[in-house]
Amino acid sequence: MPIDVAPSIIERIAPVDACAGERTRAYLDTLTKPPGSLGRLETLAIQLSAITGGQTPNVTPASVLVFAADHGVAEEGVSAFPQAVTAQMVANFASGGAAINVFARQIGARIDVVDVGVVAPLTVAGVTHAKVRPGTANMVLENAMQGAEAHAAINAGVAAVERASHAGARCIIVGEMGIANTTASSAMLAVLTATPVAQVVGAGTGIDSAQQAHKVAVIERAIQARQADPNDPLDVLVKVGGLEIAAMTGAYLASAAHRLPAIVDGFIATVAALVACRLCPAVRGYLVFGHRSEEPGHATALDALDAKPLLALGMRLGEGSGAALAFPLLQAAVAMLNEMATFADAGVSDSARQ
Ligand SMILES: Cc1cc2ncn([C@H]3O[C@H](COP(=O)(O)O)[C@@H](O)[C@H]3O)c2cc1C
Ligand SMILES: O=C(O)c1cccnc1
Repeated sequence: MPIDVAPSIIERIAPVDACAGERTRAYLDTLTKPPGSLGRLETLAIQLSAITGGQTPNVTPASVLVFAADHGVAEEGVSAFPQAVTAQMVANFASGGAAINVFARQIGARIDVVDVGVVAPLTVAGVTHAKVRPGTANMVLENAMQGAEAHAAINAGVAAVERASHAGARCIIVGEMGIANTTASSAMLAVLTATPVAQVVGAGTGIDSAQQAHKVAVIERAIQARQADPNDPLDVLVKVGGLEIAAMTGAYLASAAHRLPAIVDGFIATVAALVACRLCPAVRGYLVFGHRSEEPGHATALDALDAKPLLALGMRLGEGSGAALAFPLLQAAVAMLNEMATFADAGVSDSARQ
């Protein structure tokens, strides 16, 4: 399904600056520590230099973007919670009481909560209105959305990054809220990676094993009925995806276009990131993976992107929570690079280099 999605944003994405990364790799070995001894922090510093194209990258402040939308497939009984919780949680984000609000405050990040497709009309202050349609259609019965709607949702994600960048953000954290979105993400991932549905489906908000078997059957029926083209990520998004997942895809594309590191959260976020990387492989260099979710499909999605998350805290929430918790590690990588003394400056003998 050829859809003219955000062509201008994809044209603006350049690969990360590998030469800047290599210069940082060499510089790290001049700092007062055994070579390589700061492990993943060193790899992060190299990646952040390659992203920003300079040897003194800065990631502060971060900006958190939470995209919210509903899913028609919720009517199949695939979540432990009712659809109304999506809108209720959006109100909670707006008043500052959700987990992501707490973690965003801890890292000094602003939050932009964007309604791209919540069923209920939302009139609360503190929510950006970009509603494409009130929820997707039930993917078992019809395509989740139209091509033009996927385009509009992707562009809502692009616009949110552009607002954040304009406001001075140096790092983007992308989260989501949408009851039944582990169902949409599982369907997308099964199609995109040709993985059996039962292997990627998990408990989501906490369904039991009988309900999980039902969730697998619902997704298998949807995949069979929709026949999305696994080589066309937009077709997958349109047929079995979600509006907030499309917006997240747009946010990763725009982060790369603006040369901003984006921290990927859990399962749903990683599926959206996979779509962005399939649309434009150069996006991959701009992504840092925050944490490993307990949702079983996350391992499949991470493998598809050859990604190793920074944290593994047994979390399975979404909202951008695991990505926000990883942000201080990016700050530590940058501080290490920018503030540590070299062997020469500190007068420390560099015997390994004699
Ligand atoms: C109170 C509450 C807060 C949440 N915050 C994130 N999610 C997470 O759970 C949902 C996905 O799980 P499923 O596919 O099983 O519905 C998404 O909204 C996700 O962000 C929440 C879920 C609930 C109930
Ligand atoms: O990993 C996630 O993003 C996730 C897992 C379960 C429920 N909601 C989100």
